[in-house]
Amino acid sequence: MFRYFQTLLNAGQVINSWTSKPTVARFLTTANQMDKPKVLVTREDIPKSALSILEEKCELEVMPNKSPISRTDLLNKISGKHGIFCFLTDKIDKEVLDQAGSQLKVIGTMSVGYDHLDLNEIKKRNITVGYTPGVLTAPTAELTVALTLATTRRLFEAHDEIANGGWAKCSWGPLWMCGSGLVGAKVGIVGLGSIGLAVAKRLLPFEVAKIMYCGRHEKPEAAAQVLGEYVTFDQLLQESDVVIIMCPLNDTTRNMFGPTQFALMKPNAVFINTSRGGVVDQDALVNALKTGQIAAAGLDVMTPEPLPADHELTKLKNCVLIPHIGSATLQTRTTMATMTAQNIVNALEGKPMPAQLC
Ligand SMILES: O=C(O)C(=O)CO
Repeated sequence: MFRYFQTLLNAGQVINSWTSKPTVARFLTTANQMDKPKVLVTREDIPKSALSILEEKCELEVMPNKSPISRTDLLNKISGKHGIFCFLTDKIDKEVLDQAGSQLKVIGTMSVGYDHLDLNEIKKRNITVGYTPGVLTAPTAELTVALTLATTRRLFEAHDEIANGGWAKCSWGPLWMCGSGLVGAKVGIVGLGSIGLAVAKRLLPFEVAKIMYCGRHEKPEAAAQVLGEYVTFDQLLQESDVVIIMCPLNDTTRNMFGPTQFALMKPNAVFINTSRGGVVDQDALVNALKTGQIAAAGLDVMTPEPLPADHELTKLKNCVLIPHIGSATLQTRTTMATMTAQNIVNALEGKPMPAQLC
């Protein structure tokens, strides 16, 4: 309820400062007669359904590129806009906000993560932010389980053995391509938020022995659904056969996995990350994989993204890499895009957003 009123309050601010009119009602009458608000969409390959929502209410500038907007274009094109439809590949920081001008009222990011947005600077300017929580929980959890299976059962490596002649050489070997599997595994989830919980629920039917989790505070209701045990970070590292990173990237989680943490993990441990690459000191991870400090890693996220094709991680057989596709189902991405468009339109119209971050 509080959030609803807060949204309305913010929306009121949006309206008043954008139109310089004292009341919402006055604004709505005036808006019909005024030019539409200007919105920048930073890349063109978004679903038509999202564009239609925006087109109806806004004057759009859609960047004609399928790759991320360049920094120079972002700085140029944001100037004078009332809203921006952006992605996790677009860094919205002080420089961009200064360049945008004081009329910028809403940022809609087509993501649940928001580490690319400088929220302190955004809040200083009373800019409203919309994001896409909830709608990508299931597909991201599904992908995390797929990556966990691919890593614990060495699927990519096994696939390569066919093309590189490994299979032909050994035929079927009693110990060839053996992985660890999930039956009886102790799984440690770092961050039992909605996606972490969805992963835990999906792992239970694989007959894992135990789910442990750590985080800023205990989550008894979520944990009860998966018989999860709240443990310290160190205990989770020391006891888990599979460690799954499910926490957001922020100042407290940046580089939380470094040499000390990998040294605490078991030599048979498998490390899975579908959150953000920045949570991990990647050099320390490479070292842990090379020296056998841990058995394997499965990563959907890395630093930087895209990871250079010749990066050391790509050369390690015990590392499964996929290119940040956690939420990549057509249905999910379409829902994320329409939600982002609706967030923007609602903020500009002074209505509550489907999902307001701040
Ligand atoms: O929405 C996000 O934050 C993502 O990482 C998409 O997969």
